Amino acid sequence: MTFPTTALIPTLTERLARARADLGMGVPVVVCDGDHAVMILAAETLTEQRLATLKGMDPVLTITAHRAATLKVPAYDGDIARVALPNDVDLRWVRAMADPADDLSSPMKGPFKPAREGQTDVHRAGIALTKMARLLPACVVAPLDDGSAFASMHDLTRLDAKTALDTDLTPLDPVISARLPLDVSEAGRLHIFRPEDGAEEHYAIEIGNPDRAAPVLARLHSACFTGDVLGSLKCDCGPQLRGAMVQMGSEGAGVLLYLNQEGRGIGLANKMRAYSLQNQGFDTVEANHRLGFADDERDFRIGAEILRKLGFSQVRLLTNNPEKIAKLESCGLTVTERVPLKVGENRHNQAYLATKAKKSGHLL
Ligand SMILES: Nc1nc2c(ncn2[C@@H]2O[C@H](COP(=O)(O)OP(=O)(O)OP(=O)(O)O)[C@@H](O)[C@H]2O)c(=O)[nH]1
Ligand SMILES: [Zn+2]
Repeated sequence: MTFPTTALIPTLTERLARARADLGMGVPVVVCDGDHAVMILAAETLTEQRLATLKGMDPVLTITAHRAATLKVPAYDGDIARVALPNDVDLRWVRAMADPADDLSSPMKGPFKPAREGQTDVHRAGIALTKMARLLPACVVAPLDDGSAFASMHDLTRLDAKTALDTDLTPLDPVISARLPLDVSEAGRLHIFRPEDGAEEHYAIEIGNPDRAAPVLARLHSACFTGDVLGSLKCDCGPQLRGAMVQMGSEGAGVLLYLNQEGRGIGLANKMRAYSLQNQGFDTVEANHRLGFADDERDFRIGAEILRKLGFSQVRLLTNNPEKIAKLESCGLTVTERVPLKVGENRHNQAYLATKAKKSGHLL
């Protein structure tokens, strides 16, 4: 029997997963938008050798408008800014532009040469890919004459900017679920969901046997390695996780989604960079911005999709974050009640919780 070999060719989603992994390792990726093609390298994983190959190619550094504001670079493209690499560029310059760690001790000095002509979606795609790879959101971009030829000659992954900028939710597939007796309830069950783009898996912990026709006590918990596992006092995540599970156990039913969106979606390494900036006096939102991120990079549609896949359409949501309620409702779920979850305040996280209330609209 013969099979059509086209089935072996990676799909758009699979190419995207490859591109994300390549950038994480420092391997360049070719991004096309119609006839326009560029080579993209993540600033964080760039090496001296690869930077040297860019000389004479007219490369620019693309950063987000948030990072540009810190560096006082004009963001002519709105959400992103492009800066020409200086002729004598070295790795230290690229890293310091991308990483705010030394902004205070040795500020980057201009004049910067901002770029403003040409297509911008390939640059946006580069930023989107670095974020997906949980790297600093900054990339070096060099124009190419023939993207296809360059990619095949150098064995590089090539993808359309559109694929990286697609905002549709990647389908999530249930992988397995099994009984898991827990201290809060012996009737526990853990479900694993896997996104088709090879990104992080997400988990649902079902407690008891919740009635699918009635509102279920639910929590969308975002991963916090430091709070959930290490007992960090810098946030309230650990006590919130525990408190939600205890409440579900005592009510006899509930569902807790453990979404692997560490650090409000920026990844653990970037969250630690944010903590390091907080040690320099910036608050949690300012730290995200200086790194080049939005306040919150999470995608709560994932939570809505998992709830739906588990058969739930109405929830009593354990949260202090009105954004979670709004996002679930915009995805078609009914939030019948907000159940406050105020636990774990201590002297180390008071300022963090106050910032969330003041700047992110968290309810007290
Ligand atoms: N970027 C960043 N992330 C943080 C910081 N402190 C905690 N986090 C992350 O923030 C997220 C908190 O998750 P949740 O507790 O589910 O969300 P929340 O928005 O506080 O909403 P509720 O707890 O439901 O009220 C986790 O992913 C943590 O890892 C920080 O200073 N910076
Ligand atoms: Zn936390």
